[in-house]
Order: sequence, then structure tokens, then C-alpha cells
Amino acid sequence: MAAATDDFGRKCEVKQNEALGRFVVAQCNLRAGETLLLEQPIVVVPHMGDRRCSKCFKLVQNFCRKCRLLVLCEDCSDHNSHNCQRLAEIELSEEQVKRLQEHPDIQPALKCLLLREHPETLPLYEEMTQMETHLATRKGTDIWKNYHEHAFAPLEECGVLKHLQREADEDQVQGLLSILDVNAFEIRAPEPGGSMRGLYRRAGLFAHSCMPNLVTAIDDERRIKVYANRFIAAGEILYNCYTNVLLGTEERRDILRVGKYFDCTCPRCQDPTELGTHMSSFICSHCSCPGGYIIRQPETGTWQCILNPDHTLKQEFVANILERAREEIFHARDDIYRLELLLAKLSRLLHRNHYLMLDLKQNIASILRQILQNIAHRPNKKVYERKIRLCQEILLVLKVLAPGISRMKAIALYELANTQAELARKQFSEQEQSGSDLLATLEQVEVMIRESLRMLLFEPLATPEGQLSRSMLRELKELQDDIKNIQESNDDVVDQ
Ligand SMILES: C[S@@+](CC[C@H](N)C(=O)[O-])C[C@H]1O[C@@H](n2cnc3c(N)ncnc32)[C@H](O)[C@@H]1O
Repeated sequence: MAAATDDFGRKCEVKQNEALGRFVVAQCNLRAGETLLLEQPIVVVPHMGDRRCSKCFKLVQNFCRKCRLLVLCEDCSDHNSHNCQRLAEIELSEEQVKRLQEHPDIQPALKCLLLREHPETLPLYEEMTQMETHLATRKGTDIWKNYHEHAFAPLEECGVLKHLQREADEDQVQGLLSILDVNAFEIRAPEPGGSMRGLYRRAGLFAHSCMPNLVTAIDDERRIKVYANRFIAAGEILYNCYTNVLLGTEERRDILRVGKYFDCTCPRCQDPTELGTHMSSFICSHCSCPGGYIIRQPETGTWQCILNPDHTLKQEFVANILERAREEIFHARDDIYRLELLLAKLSRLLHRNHYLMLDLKQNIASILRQILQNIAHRPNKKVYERKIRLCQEILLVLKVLAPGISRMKAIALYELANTQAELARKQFSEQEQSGSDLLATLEQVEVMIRESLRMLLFEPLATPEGQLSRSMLRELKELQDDIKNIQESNDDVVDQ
């Protein structure tokens, strides 16, 4: 059952209009970091194609001994509370059971159908007002055909739908799956790298903006926390971001159009320079002066140079370059030399902040982190300096795109601070830096770590970021002790 704090009731008001459907506004002024909602999901489902235990969500192959249709691991098999009673009552032949078991894609549909059986659970259909519009948009698309083949058809052919308490036709099964696609949040799975999806009754009401004023975080118990990322005045609309802020406008808008069925009109999407970051801009090969960037005009869709509108690029050329670049990035992953070469090559075509350049920079920075963590590599000064520069470049963009509290920004800042501290210590121990230089750097690092912690401390404790913030608190204490010791020894040198 959905359980939520009543912060939501006191601080938020649900409204409705033509453009957004239902959306949420602030009922009172909200402080940066203020919690608006803590909520458990009403349903958690695996991604299509995954088989996850219905109770503990580990990836497994076993089925419940009772209903034989829901996936259930050995450890959870003694529990009897996973809503399978209805399914167990349906008489199915061995062949039908086998056929259904071969279709891992039916798991999300089954879990949603079972949820509808419970009178005390909110009726999903009535809650999700926009389902009809989304269904009409989906009919006949590849998503519809795919769900028909892999979810609806097997359930229908084996007679499961007819035997449910509330019989379901194709529109209803497709409707439930569309509710999941449009409203669900990605949840980290128990094993590293995996994910599943969860539906939250209230958290799903927030509208989207590519410049959100909210942060959402889901902890190990799958509870969502929603908090303000900046001061929000009473009456402002509350926005979550449904996509990755580090994507270009076309890519974000495509994801929203295809997956969420709307055209985003937020200030960032309206601005072809993406708030001056140029995350989608090309370099104009005709203009020799700095600032000759080719941007996409939102009204016409044409690619024109800012300095000289006669300098243009064809949409086809742009699409080709980007597709080739994406492929090359994919093939170069994990190979730092290839990634650096690619970055140099693309820097002749794309703005340094282009989202693909940022993707490359993030990839390189993460390989450099592994190199620096391994003492056996004995990295030289240049490795530290490269990582510092990359972190600074990524941070510059994040400061514009995510001006308030941001997990991504906090982590980038921490990475930068850590690398600067390590480099300064190394240079000091190799006598390339004086004690006062080391002190000055560590004092700057302390400011950065405090700033990073200021953002990360709002994360729930039972998340990797929450844990990181706790270990950062310890590191900060050690850093402060270090600074004190160096100050004292510097004072001793001055006294002598
Ligand atoms: C997670 S739901 C939000 C709740 C939804 N408005 C409702 O009434 O149930 C996402 C849907 O809300 C609408 N929506 C959210 N943000 C929007 C935006 N910025 N512009 C237009 N529609 C938006 C779209 O229909 C989208 O598919």
C-alpha cells in the first residue's frame, strides 16, 4: 500500500489544466533542501525482459510454487503474501503454464492486474487521468505491437485475463503498461548496475521541466524522497526532471515525446544556446573568430551560425555526424587513448560543451579515477591535472544547468576537490610545493567539500550518495586536522 508523509498535503496542492493534466504547486514558500514527500511505491516491476523475484527483486529464474506464474526466489518462497491467490485459482494446463513462464514480459502486466484486484488499493485507472490520451497516441506504434505480442497475447491465449476478478481486455492491459511507462520511476535493483521500475501515487504527479526545482532520490527500501533544490515561492509549479539534464535539447525532447507523449516547452528547450552552454552547438567551419557556433533555430529547425546566418548546416549532415560520433564513443568506451583521440577529433566539429563532448569527458574522468585509485599505477602529475581540468569543465556546465542543489554537481565537485588535494600532497611530498602552497590548496579543497556536502546531506542515508556524504564528513574532519597540523608546522618554521 502507498504510504506517504503528510508533508505533501500541507506543502503541495494538486491542480489540473489543459497543457499539463494534473500538476503540483507549492502551497507555501519552500526552503532549498526542504522535503515535500516521502513515499513508498504502489507497485514495483522488473524492466521488460527481466525476471525478478516479486518480493526481493533479485534476478532469478524460479517461479512461485503456488501460482507458478509470478517469479519468486528460493529465499522468498515461504512467504505467502505476494498476491498470487487469484492466479493460483485459475486452472491452467502444464502447457499453458510453460508458455506463460517462457514470457518474462508478462511480469509487469501481471503485477498491475493483480493490483487492480485489491479494493483497498487505489484504482489505478481512475487515478491516471491521462491514460486515454496516451493510449490513443500509442495504438499501432511499435510499443503497442511489442506489448501485444509479449504481454497481452500470451495472457489472453492462456485465458488468464478472463479469469481475473476484474476481466481485462487489450486496452486495459496496454493501458496499465502505458501508465507504467509514463509515470514510473527508475529504481536501483539489489544487484549493482541493475534497475527496475516503481509507480508512486503522488511523486508521479509532478510535471516535468529540463530546469527542475525538485530533486528525487529513491533509497534502498524503494522509498522516494522529493525535496526542493532551491527556494520555491508559494504558488510556483513544482517540476521534476524526467530525463537526463546532460543531454542535448533534441535528445531530451525526443525521449519525452516518444516515452512521455508531450513536447517540452521549458525555458531551456526554447533557447537554442541552451542557456549559453551550447550543449547542442556545432563549430562553424567558415567563421574563424571565436563564438562562431552553429545552433538550431527553434522556429525553423535550420542550423545557422550565430555570427553569420548564411553559414548553415543541413539537418542530415548534423544527424549523420552525431550518429557516427555516438557509435565511435560506444566502441571506444573503457579505452582512454581512443576516447582522448575522439575528443580531440570531435572538438573540431562540436562545441566543447556539446553533450557528446561532455559524455566523452565523463568517460575519461571516470577511467582516470580508477587509474588514480590504484597506487600500483604510480600516476604522474599530468594524470591528476587532466582529471582536474575535466571535472572543472563538467562543473562549469552543471553550474548553469543545475544552479541549485544537485547530486551530479555535488559528486563532480567532490571528485575535483579530492584530486586537487591528492595532487597537492604528492607535489609537497616530492618537494615541488611549499608547505604554504599545500595549505592554500587544502583550504580551497575544504571549501569545495563543504559545498558538496551541503548538497549531498539532503540525500537519504540508505543510498550510495547518502553513504558517500557520511564518509565525506569523516574525510572533512581529517582534512581539517591536516590543515591545522600544516598551519602549526608552518608557524614553527616562521618562528625559527
Ligand atoms: C508523470 S505524468 C504527470 C501527471 C499527469 N499530468 C497526470 O495528470 O496524471 C506525465 C504526464 O504529464 C504530462 N506532462 C508532464 N510535464 C509536462 C510538461 N512540461 N508539458 C506538457 N505535459 C506535461 C504529460 O502528459 C506526461 O505524459
